[in-house]
Formats: sequence, structure tokens, C-alpha cells
Amino acid sequence: MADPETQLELRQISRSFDRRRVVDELSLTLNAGEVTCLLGPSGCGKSTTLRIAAGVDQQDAGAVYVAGGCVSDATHHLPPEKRGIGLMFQDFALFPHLDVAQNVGFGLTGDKNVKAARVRRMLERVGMQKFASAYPHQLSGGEQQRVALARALAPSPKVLLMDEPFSGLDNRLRDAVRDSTLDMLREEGTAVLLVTHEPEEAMRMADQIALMRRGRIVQVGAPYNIYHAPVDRKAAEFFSDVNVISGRVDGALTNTPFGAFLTPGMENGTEVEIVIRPQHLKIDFDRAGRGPNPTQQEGSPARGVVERARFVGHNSLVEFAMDYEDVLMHVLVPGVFLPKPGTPLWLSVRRDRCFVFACPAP
Ligand SMILES: Nc1ncnc2c1ncn2[C@@H]1O[C@H](COP(=O)(O)OP(=O)(O)OP(=O)(O)O)[C@@H](O)[C@H]1O
Repeated sequence: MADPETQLELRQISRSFDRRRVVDELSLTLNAGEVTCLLGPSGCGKSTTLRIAAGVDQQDAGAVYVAGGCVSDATHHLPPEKRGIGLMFQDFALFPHLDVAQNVGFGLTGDKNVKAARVRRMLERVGMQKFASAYPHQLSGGEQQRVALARALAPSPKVLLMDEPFSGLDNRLRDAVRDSTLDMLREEGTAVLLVTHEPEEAMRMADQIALMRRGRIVQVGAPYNIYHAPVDRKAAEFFSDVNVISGRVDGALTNTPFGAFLTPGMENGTEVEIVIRPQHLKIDFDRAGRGPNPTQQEGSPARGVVERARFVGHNSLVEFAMDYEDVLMHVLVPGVFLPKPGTPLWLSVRRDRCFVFACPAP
């Protein structure tokens, strides 16, 4: 492997069930001390990918490397316990007949005193030392999660694989548990692959997000980059509601009801979608049937009529029926802005905040 920092490498992994390809030539690398979130809609193949990395399922093609060594390819396949990885699944799967200390010590080998010291240390790290002799059923969901984390990290795995590890926790607890888990993972320097279908969780946890769709990774990058430079309309939609303005390239421009958009490098006649998040539309007042003057930054405004407006906590969401077409636009306005249904207003689109994509072939 080229990079010594790479702790897990999935190389061209494919897996089919009943002749349906669920993971499709997927490649991904994870570096030491970084959390990578495998993010995508339900059924896109995230858990299957994780299970292949763990060794509880086997790929049809491709190879898995851990810390530079091949743990699975066409000719050999190491079982999960021989891969130097930790696993943490949704239900925590603590052993019910073992107490907390025994659960945490389960995967440790070697000298008894060294093992006991490691168990103590891990329980202290997760703040569960007082519960060493309690049994899993005596613990709350959050406490079980902390024990499961201590158990997964006790053998100092190079790689930790986590499948929706916070989904069993109630909302109020979840944020705190996520943050403390993240602190501990950073201290340990473990490379983490975390499966989630929640964009907010991925944004909060990840150093790197790998966005997955239909068995393939469509984009990999830091949360900021994935959010601000989505690779296509679906990638943008995964993180927030979006508005879409359609048009066709003419010269290096696409003309729309919101004025012309620069679309350099696209062939004449290409159908394009201009995608804009609701917080990046600007609202202006109606001045006897006219809107604000066009600007280079915001193009021409288009008129719409308020359909409904709701306060959604910190922001107001205003829906507009647009004059130019039977289309609804959603605008998110900071604070309280609740114009009456039927009020005419003008919307404009910030050119530096919208994404222009060629329409995918039907
Ligand atoms: N052992 C199996 N046998 C047959 N089909 C399977 C098997 N495991 C997974 N699948 C199918 O493969 C597809 C991908 O499943 P997978 O669990 O990897 O998706 P996911 O992205 O993790 O979804 P979710 O977020 O809902 O857990 C699904 O359609 C699922 O039904």
C-alpha cells in the first residue's frame, strides 16, 4: 500500500445477492485518526460494505487491506477476529451473561493483570468505572453504548467499524454521546468507518464523508466540500431541500426566469438544472408590480405569490407559487418572517450559491 497512514483500504469491491449487484466496484481508503462516514439512502449497500470490511460477509470480487496487509481477496479470507478491527453495531450486542468489566475484557489476550488494568482504564475513559460489576440489562441505552465503545476499543484496533451506532439512543442523549465518542476516537487515533443514513450525523462526526448511491461511492470529501460543492443534484438534495430551475444552454449561457446563468463548457442545447438551497434565495418587495433591478450578483428577480409561511424554529419557511410556471419555490428566512398567503414578492438567486448541473440522461 502506498500511504503508511492508510489503515483500511477497500479495493474494487463488488457483491451481488440473487444476481443483483448491491456493492459495485467500490473503492475507499481510511487514514489513521480519521472518521469516515459512509452515508447514503436506505438499501444503497452501506451495511454490506461494512460487513465485507469486517469479514462477516465476503465480496465476489476485490480486496480488503488492513494496515497494509491483505485480509481478503480472491484467494484468502481472514475471519473478523483475525483482522485487527473493532466492530460496533446498532444494538451494541453486549453479552448479557457477562458483567461490564468482563464484556470490556472479552477480546483481550495476555497477562491477567495487564488485561484488568486495560479494562479499568477503558471504563474510566467512558466514565463507567462505577458500573464494572453491573450487567447489561441494568444499564440505560446510553450506558450500554459507552460500554460497547470501551469493549470495541480495548484491544486497540487499528480500524473501528460502526454501523448506525447511535440510532438506538433517544435524541437528547444522542448529541452528547456522539461528541464524547468522537473525543475518545481521536485520542485513540483509530481509523473509523461509520455507516449512517443521516446527513446531520455525518456532518457532525466525519472528517471525510463518502456519499454512496446504488452500490457506488459518488463523492468523497470533507463535510464542508460535500455540502458546498455537491457532485450532482441528488448529492445536493441529500443534505437539504432544494429548489430547481430548469433551462437549456444557449451559447455559454442558460436563460431562465431568474435571468441568465453562465454555463461555460456545456454544449449548446444541453438541458440544465440550476439547484439552489432554500436559504440562498433572496426575497424582495413588490413595487407596484415591479421587483428590484437586476444585478450581476443576483440576476433578474422573478415574481411569486406566497402560498404558505411557517416558523420552523430559528427560521421561517416561505413557499411561493411562481408566476412563470406552475412551480413552488421554498425560501428559508432567518428569524420570524410570515407574510400572508397571496402576498406578491420577488425572488432572486445568488449566482455564487447555486449549482449548475447538466440533466442526467433519462
Ligand atoms: N444477505 C442478503 N441476502 C439478500 N439480499 C441482501 C442481503 N444483505 C443485503 N441485501 C440487500 O442488499 C441491499 C443493500 O443492503 P444494505 O443493508 O447493505 O443497505 P444499507 O445501505 O445498509 O441500508 P440501510 O440503511 O437500510 O441499512 C438491500 O436491498 C438488501 O435487501
